[in-house]
This record gives sequence, structure tokens and C-alpha cells, in this order.
Amino acid sequence: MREKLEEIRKKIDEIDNKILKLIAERNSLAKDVAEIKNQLGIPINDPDREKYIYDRIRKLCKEHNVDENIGIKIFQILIEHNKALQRKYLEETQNKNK
Ligand SMILES: O=C(O)C(=O)C[C@]1(C(=O)O)C=C[C@@H](O)C=C1
Repeated sequence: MREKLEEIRKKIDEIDNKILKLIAERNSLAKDVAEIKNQLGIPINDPDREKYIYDRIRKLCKEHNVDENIGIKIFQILIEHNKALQRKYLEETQNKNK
């Protein structure tokens, strides 16, 4: 029984590694998006795009049998963090050019 638990926990750790790598990969795109939006003169916040993402996540949650509320909460955190990273990046680059 204990061994089985250890085996499952190993699998959970491996999944957590993958999730974290993917979060880092998603976060790493913030700079590029911020740069392009800045050059286009459009705001960081894009409610239409967010609606598209949340609709897609709801659909994916249904397909994969994941609780929708959990899926949406996770993506709200990721998107809010992405916006914070974009703001931080633009602030830093603007300070550099002062
Ligand atoms: O796609 C964009 O325009 C982004 O800035 C990325 C992102 C996201 O994290 O997915 C972040 C902020 C926007 O409001 C919409 C989506």
C-alpha cells in the first residue's frame, strides 16, 4: 500500500514538473506580446481575447472532464499574471529609455 502511494506521488511530481514548465513557457511570451502591443499602441488588456480563451477553456474542461470552475480559476490566475508581467516589462523598458 505504502509503495503504491509512493508510486502515485512520483507520477504527481512528474506532472507538476510538466505543469510548471508550461507555466514558465506561457509566462515567457508576455514580453513579446507586450512589445508588439506597445508598438501597435494597443492596450495590454484585451477582453475579447480573454472571452475567447475562457470559452475555449470551458469547452476543453467538458471534453477532459475537468471541473469548469477550477479550469477557469487557473486561467484567470495565469492571465492576470501575464498582464502583470507585461506591465512590469513595459515599465522596465520605459525606465531604461528615460
Ligand atoms: O493575447 C493577448 O493579447 C495577451 O496579452 C495575452 C493574454 C493571456 O494571458 O492570454 C493576456 C492579456 C489579454 O487581456 C489577453 C490575453
